[in-house]
Amino acid sequence: FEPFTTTIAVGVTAALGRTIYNYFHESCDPKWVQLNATGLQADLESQLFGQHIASRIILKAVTGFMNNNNPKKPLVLSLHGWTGTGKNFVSQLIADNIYKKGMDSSFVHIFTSELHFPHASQIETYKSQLQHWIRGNVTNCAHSMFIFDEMDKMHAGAIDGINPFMDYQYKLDGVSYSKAIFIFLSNSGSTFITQTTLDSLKAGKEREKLKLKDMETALSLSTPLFIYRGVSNVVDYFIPFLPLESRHIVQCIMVKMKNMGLKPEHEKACELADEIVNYFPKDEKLFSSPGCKTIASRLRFYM
Ligand SMILES: Nc1ncnc2c1ncn2[C@@H]1O[C@H](COP(=O)(O)OP(=O)(O)OP(=O)(O)O)[C@@H](O)[C@H]1O
Repeated sequence: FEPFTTTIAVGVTAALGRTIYNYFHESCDPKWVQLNATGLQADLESQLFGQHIASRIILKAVTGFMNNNNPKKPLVLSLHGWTGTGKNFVSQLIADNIYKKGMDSSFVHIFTSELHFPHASQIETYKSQLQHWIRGNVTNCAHSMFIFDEMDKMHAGAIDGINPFMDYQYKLDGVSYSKAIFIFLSNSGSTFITQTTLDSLKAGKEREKLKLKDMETALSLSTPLFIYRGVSNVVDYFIPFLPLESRHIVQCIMVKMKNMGLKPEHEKACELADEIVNYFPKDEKLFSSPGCKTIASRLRFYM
């Protein structure tokens, strides 16, 4: 080949290689990171059971935030509620509708207090690692998402590591964090949420009539560490996850039956909801103790 043809051939091959690489390799551009608001709404409506408050607020918060090209601060959501009520699940629905690779995206990061920050004596190390990690990831992709599970078991020092990133600021050491999303998950406040739901049902009020304002203030006060470390001030929404009733467990069972390749039968699901799940409080027996968690493994045992 003459030099001119060779140069063109090499150039074309390199460009093609780059295109193929970009096509398969996740990057921070809108092809990989973009909110599908209709998808999020549809998923929340069809897959998340019994959480009308969370569903509405999350859709509003995430859509408003992602549609704003110039947010003044990161989106900070604090999800509270009894075990198995959908806090992790909803985080997954959010990730699925922002990142093409969902929870497998390299821009979604999950921390679990007892797993990632187990030793109180190492808090200073965790704090500095966490800060480096967040800074590195946000530099890499502004729309990074950080999920902190078991927030109620988090050490104060680790919280101090994240706190500066969540406030209103133009830039911190040259990096802007205002497009990042922070989601905290915790069981704190669940006693209050349960009691409020119970009182309301006993008073003959429909569950769906419960509003965020019935619980928000109490939730903002439910994590003493948040108050002490000033985190409450940077949380945009405290979101209650209501305890699930047997009709929601029936819905979860139907989904799991389908996932297991079985024909979802409503009557059978109702029987199982009675048989495989315990309900509380002791007298009323209204709410599922495990929520919808462990339903799949219990079903496997019973079917
Ligand atoms: N409200 C719900 N609607 C539909 N499915 C649900 C709901 N809540 C829980 N599930 C199902 O149960 C599984 C476990 O729930 P999830 O992990 O979201 O609970 P959690 O609230 O995060 O609990 P924990 O506080 O113990 O971490 C989910 O993956 C989902 O399949």
